Amino acid sequence: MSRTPTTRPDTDGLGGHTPMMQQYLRIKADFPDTLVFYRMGDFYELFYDDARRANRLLDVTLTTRGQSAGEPVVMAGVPVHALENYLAKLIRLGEAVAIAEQVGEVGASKGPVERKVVRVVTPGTVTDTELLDERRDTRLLALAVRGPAAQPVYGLAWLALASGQLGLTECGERELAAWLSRLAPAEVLISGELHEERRPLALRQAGVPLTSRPHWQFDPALGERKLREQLKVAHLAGFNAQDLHAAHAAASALLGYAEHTQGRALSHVSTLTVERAHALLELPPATLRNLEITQTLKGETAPTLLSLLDSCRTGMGSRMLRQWLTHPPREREPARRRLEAIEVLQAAHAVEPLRDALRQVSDVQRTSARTALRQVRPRELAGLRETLAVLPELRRQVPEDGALLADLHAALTPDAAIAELLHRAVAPEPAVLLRDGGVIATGFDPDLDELRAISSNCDAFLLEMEARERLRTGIQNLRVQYNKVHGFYIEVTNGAIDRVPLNYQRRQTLKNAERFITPELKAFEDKALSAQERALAREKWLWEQLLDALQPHLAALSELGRALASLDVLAALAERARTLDWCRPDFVPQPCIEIERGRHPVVEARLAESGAGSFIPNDCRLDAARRLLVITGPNMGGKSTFMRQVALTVLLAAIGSFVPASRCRLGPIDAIHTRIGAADDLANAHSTFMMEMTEAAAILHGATEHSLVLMDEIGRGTSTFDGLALAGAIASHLHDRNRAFALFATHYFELTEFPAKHRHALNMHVSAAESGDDIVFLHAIEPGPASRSYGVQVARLAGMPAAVLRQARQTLEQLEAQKSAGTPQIDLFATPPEPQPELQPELTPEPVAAAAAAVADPHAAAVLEAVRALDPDTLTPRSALDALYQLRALAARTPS
Ligand SMILES: Nc1ncnc2c1ncn2[C@@H]1O[C@H](COP(=O)(O)OP(=O)(O)OP(=O)(O)O)[C@@H](O)[C@H]1O
Repeated sequence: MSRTPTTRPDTDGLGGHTPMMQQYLRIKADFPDTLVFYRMGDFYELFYDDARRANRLLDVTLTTRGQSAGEPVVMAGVPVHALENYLAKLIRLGEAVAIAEQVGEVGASKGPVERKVVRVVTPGTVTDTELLDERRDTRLLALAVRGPAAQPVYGLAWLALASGQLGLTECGERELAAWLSRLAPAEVLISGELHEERRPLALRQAGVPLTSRPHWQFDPALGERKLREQLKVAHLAGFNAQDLHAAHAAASALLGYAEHTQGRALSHVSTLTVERAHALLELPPATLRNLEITQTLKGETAPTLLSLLDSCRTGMGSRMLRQWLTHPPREREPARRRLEAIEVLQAAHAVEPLRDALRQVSDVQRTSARTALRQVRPRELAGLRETLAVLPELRRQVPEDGALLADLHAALTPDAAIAELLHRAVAPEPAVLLRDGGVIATGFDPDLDELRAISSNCDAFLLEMEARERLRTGIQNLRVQYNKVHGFYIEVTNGAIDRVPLNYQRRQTLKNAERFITPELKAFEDKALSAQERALAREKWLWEQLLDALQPHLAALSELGRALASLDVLAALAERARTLDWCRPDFVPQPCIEIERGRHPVVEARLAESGAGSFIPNDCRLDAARRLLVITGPNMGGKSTFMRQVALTVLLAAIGSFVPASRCRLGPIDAIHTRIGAADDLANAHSTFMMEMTEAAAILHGATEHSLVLMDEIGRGTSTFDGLALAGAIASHLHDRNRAFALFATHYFELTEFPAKHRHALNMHVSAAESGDDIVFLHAIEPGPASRSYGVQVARLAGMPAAVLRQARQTLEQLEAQKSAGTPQIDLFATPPEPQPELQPELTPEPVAAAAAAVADPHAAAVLEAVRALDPDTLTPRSALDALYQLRALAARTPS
């Protein structure tokens, strides 16, 4: 999906073009891969290839505008007032737009008005409030590749421009997909030298708009310097980022591009987070997807774990909650601190008062970022002022108990100078746009006040002058007035004309009166007429001064934003815990997952909403001695729900949330792996089965004894025997080698034999009751294997035609009878044979010839005949062993 460069206009031979097209082509030459919106009065126009692309993407009409260099100028345009709508659409399509505004004075010089690209809007660098999702960060990511092709190291640097958060990490090929899904970037920068076929699979599958940047911009040394300059530090050791050379290379491209699109330095980016994969609970993309953490399997935003948890009062809180959910730490200390904070808030009855106060808080993070980028709107600064005003009340609601709350409490005391400045400078209810005026408060600047006074006190001035002139001239009906056409004047009726003083100059003669102007009135007129314009210009200037004055406070404001976001998330988690009746999990050093009366939070909420019944809680106990549960039971019985609820509980605990259970004890957990459902990846030519095996293979390679693994019906994507054989081998591998905590749901009854041969495995089943032909799901997880699978009954519930059900029942009976007649005694879970390195991968011509010769031999033919006569399906183990001895004896008679 890489942005394809448009045909570069020929800028060399500009001579033949009209002056305006020459100007356009010069601008376009600097933005060959970007749609250029060229301002012409009330429209932004696009020309040539850009116009054709806009026509395709935006459905705007394609026309021509005269000729230039002997060719018609192909053109399309969008009205200025609708810019945001078109930008939003293009950004969603992964396009970038350069906006070229008229910056010169109209008519100031010969030729077209001067125009300049004032900003470039790209999917990963949008900062406009209208184009951003309030509850979600928009991230730009740069990806650099270093090291040998066989074992590349990926450097990742990302930036949420609208809140100033910068991050770095490095990873290998295996973890790249997890990082991409965890960060969910809106745009990825890659080197122009990373050609399509050399791009990592994870990147190709991510479906993110890619933007190529020149290779030299991915330079580690340059990146390291840029980072130091950006963070204003002498070296990066303070951020633990000194040795990440691949990530430095990515940061070089990232910061360069972000500055290029904004046309200025990023003064709000003042801190850096270095993420290390081993510090986070591993959540592979399949896990994020299968557990429906931030989006449903259908790609919707609700119902998900996030949508259930997110009762945050601010966009900042929602964004941080998403961050917590996708970046759960492995370390238990951060979770402990958060859990403690939630308990303290609850005990102090501070949750609701705090959440009420948070309602009045504006998006401090985005306001400070937009202040740095000088895009902030007057009402955002007014919002910041209101926020600073409610801080004392908010702070009162935050108990200082516990390390985390004490830190957050302390962070709610920004420099009083900011509030004071905003209070003095910004009007109580400022206009939406600076260009409308009325943004700077009265009393902030005497010059502005005077200019405003002139235009608004016009009437008072005229009355005052009128009274004065009447007194001076003795003309009682003299009037001082104003109209739009003639401006200011003193009107004297014809009867009093002889008393007009000498300094009155005639301006206009009417039928019954004369109109005059005096030097004083002329001066006032000049002042008044231009006052409005000058007031506006003065306001703009003062606004810039205000933004300058705020710059030194931006780091403190971002810090305040982060503290408010954390409080919002903690208060939301406290509210959820209480409303949904969750409990505080305990962390213990010994490996275990013990959950009493656990529930699936999202299924439970859905059941409650729809009134379809109540959720049946279930226990789960895994520890060093019980590591693998083979879960059987009918379709629709609740196997998947149970497995997912265990995983969601582990995740919730890791982020420091209460959990949907009555009691929960957890040992260390390093990853949640899931292999659930069948998601075809046809776009990448992967069949369902291939996907299933790829994901299972990744789990077997990655899971450790501290990992939680969910395997839902592994092997069902292929033939029964293949599937069963693979499922058995996978379960053995998980049990013997990975030694992971595994929940293994299956419809293969043969696997209920597994625990008999594996001492750390147990059978569990979901219960169901039969009444006649019907089945009732009890959804309770109980020890032991399921007695049967009830597939036909479930099909009946699904409305399968009666004839089909009759036939299926009959076939089932036959199959079951056949099976009980003679079960092949195969050890599904036998230790795998050692690989035999000397085995030839293919038959070479010599052995083929030898085999052919062997068959020609009458003794060998007798052996073959005896083998053919065997029917393995009917052999008992004893008769199989006998047959083997007979074959051996027969073969011994064969001359070699
Ligand atoms: N503990 C429970 N309490 C109440 N309802 C439940 C419970 N568990 C599952 N359900 C309900 O049963 C439905 C089916 O559950 P689930 O998909 O987990 O079954 P399953 O055993 O995995 O089925 P299959 O084998 O067909 O995949 C759920 O959508 C939910 O509505």
